[in-house]
Amino acid sequence: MSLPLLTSAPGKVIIFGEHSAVFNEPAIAASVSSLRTYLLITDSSDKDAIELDFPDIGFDHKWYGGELASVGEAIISAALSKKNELGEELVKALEGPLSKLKDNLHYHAAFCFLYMYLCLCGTRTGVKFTVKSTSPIGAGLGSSASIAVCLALGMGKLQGHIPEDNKPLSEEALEFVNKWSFIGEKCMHGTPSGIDNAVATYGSAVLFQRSENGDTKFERILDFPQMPMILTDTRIPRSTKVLVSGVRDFVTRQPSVAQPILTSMGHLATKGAEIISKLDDTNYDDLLELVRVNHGLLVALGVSHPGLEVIRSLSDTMGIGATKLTGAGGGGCALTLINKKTPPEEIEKFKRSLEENHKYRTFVTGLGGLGCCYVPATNFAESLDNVINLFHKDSTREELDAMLLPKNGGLEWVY
Ligand SMILES: Nc1ncnc2c1ncn2[C@@H]1O[C@H](COP(=O)(O)OP(=O)(O)O)[C@@H](O)[C@H]1O
Ligand SMILES: C[C@@](O)(CCOP(=O)(O)O)CC(=O)O
Ligand SMILES: [Mg+2]
Repeated sequence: MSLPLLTSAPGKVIIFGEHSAVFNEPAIAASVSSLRTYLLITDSSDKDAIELDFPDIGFDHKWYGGELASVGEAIISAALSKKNELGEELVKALEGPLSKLKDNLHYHAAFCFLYMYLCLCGTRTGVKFTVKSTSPIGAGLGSSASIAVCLALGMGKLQGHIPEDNKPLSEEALEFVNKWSFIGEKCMHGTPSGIDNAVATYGSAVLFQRSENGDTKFERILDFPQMPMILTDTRIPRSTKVLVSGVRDFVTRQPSVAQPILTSMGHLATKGAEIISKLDDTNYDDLLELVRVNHGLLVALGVSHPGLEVIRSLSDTMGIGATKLTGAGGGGCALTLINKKTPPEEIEKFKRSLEENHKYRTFVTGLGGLGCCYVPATNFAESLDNVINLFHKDSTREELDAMLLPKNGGLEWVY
């Protein structure tokens, strides 16, 4: 496909079932269509290089064809023949090209990129990938899945795996993106459930369940109700990979204790989906109750953090609503589902207290909405220079939203 090419995918909020989703229990997540990742693919000025520029994490890098010469066709074919798994030989062959990257964030972003690139674009050089995100990174809102979705769609289009036309994304195209972004998530944190990449691919909301053999089934919830909710980012850094493996370790050591917790979380998600499907004033408090219980079970799994308990405790003390951590926990974000009777001034007081006393960041955001989408070269018209400039400087979230946010900025997105 001719360049430049721009792709985008949303972040997500897990309403019920983080962690238990990894153990094949049902879970519900909704996309946060205004917190998005954007990938711009352009020709590189260096024809022999594959170039990355990830300014959000302070990482740029070039690989030359020779550095990747150890990755032969047989290794790539073996990786391509795997279903839902990484090719072990390819993982091993990438150790060399990745060996200089000591920062964990850089390492995993580059591992995900290179694994997907070699599988989907082979030995092609002379391309540059620049990524900007308006979503907090590593905070539980699924930035890893949204970058993986942007890469899968971008590489799929670039190399013609997804037809090189400017038509809306077909079901096959979305399946391709979902499948490859799951592989990207695997590079990022080992054993993802697949819920985050499903929501980032398809948008709206999903009731999701993974099965033992790694296949997934999900129901798209297109008319997800808007619920009054505050997202709070503690800004406490954490790693999904570490938290997920901590839970696995707990489940392995204490199966008779851990398994009922996971099962209960699954029941909770199923019950939650039932309530959400007919949400009204008569059952709204039941939903709040489930949020409270889900957080308690996540605490029992060991994935909360004193910084998250500050939010939960303040919302309980002020009677604002029910709070649970969202995403992998250990820091990052919590969601507070607001009690319908809470007066607006109390909500403001709650947010102010978290921001001023704890230096947290709060977001009020709508749920559901657009999944992945792209702008082909022909749709940039006279905005091309402005878009390229936006990726080449320290752009603010407002600047990115103003130009890039689908259905908001001036660009003609295809989805
Ligand atoms: N805008 C971005 N630029 C570069 N890397 C990113 C970006 N967004 C996400 N990532 C990658 O995703 C990782 C964060 O994923 P994770 O720990 O799962 O947290 P979350 O998915 O909740 O944001 C980062 O370490 C980085 O490798
Ligand atoms: C903990 C988990 O349920 C969600 C992780 O979300 P995040 O990367 O913290 O945004 C893992 C998964 O489902 O893959
Ligand atoms: Mg993630």
